[in-house]
Amino acid sequence: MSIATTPPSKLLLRALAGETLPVPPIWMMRQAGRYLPEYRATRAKAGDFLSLCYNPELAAEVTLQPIRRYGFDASILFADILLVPQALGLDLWFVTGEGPRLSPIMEKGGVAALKPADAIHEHLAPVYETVKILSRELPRETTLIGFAGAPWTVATYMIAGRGTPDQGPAHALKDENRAEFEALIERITEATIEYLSAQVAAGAEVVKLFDSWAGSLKGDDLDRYSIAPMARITAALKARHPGLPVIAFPRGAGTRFADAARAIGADCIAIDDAVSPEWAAEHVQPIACVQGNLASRHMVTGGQDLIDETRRIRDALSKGPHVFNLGHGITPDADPENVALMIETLRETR
Ligand SMILES: Cc1c2[nH]c(c1CCC(=O)O)Cc1[nH]c(c(CCC(=O)O)c1C)Cc1[nH]c(c(CCC(=O)O)c1C)Cc1[nH]c(c(C)c1CCC(=O)O)C2
Repeated sequence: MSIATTPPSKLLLRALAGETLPVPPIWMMRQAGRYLPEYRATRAKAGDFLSLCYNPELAAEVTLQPIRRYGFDASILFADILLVPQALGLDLWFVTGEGPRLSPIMEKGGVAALKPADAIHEHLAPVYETVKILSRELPRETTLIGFAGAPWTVATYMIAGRGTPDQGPAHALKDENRAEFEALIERITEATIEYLSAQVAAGAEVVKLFDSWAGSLKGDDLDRYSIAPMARITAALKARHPGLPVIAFPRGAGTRFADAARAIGADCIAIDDAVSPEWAAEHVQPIACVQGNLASRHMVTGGQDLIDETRRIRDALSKGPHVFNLGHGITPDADPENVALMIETLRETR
């Protein structure tokens, strides 16, 4: 007897399964964020950013806010990529107006002093609880995306203890103590498989890997430390959760987005705004669904440029599977009205 398989009905899942849709599904990186007054109010109630991440009721509330306001096709779990280093044993805090701070790993005894990958779950249990709440409360047409940072990007913060313009400290460790660096990439890779697998068990329907600093890895280093770990995570997750769609975002990969699409085995490659949608349609879309790539500044500036650029991206990628998104996160100075204008423009033919 054969088991009937129903094709996915949610728009995001259909695009990730390779379907070309008349209007692409829409969501935005950082859609729950400081540009929204309701986010700022809930964050104030939580006290600070990390308390919000670890409060399942309030984290679910901010995740739902942009869905209520705009009816996006997908919702991304509210959390942060730096919760994993914290779960592995590093201290983490945020300095207002500056960004994240961690205790640099080499001042904390190196990889040997980190917890094993399977010891992260107790610390991250509130995140899994947020996912459970969301899978109950989201509208039935909205897809729930879980996420994690990719190993290289997470490693850059663990090594430097903060964000850095050129990821210098991480490159230095890679060049000066390759064994330690590779052990770190390995530990983060294992922890990420554990973490994302638990998010899927709790109800995440898609997972996304953010390699925000992939662009600073050149040549073989991009293959070894960005693409290969993301390929390993993708394969492990698909083995544990057959049919799970994966989105990979090797930000800054440039013309190597095509190699990344071939080698990672993800269902979708998210592109930034440094490549044109026409280039992505020709070189990436034949291999995987493409997500992107409106420049975030249009959410600040709006007007006819926003309309024109939204249409250009939609049209350039209209002959294959496409998920409409920004090239990077929406910024705190964005105007919520411009988000509405973008969505209206995309759905005008519906
Ligand atoms: C590098 C990185 C981080 N976090 C993340 C990345 C990779 C993606 C990227 O490149 O943007 C990913 C992230 N961070 C956040 C999410 C939630 C989901 C989403 O809405 O996209 C996701 C997917 C919430 C957040 N993470 C953060 C905020 C702003 C915090 C606040 O409310 O003050 C949000 C909504 C804070 C954060 N978290 C991080 C930094 C550098 C900062 C400070 C920068 C800033 O202030 O915008 C680390």
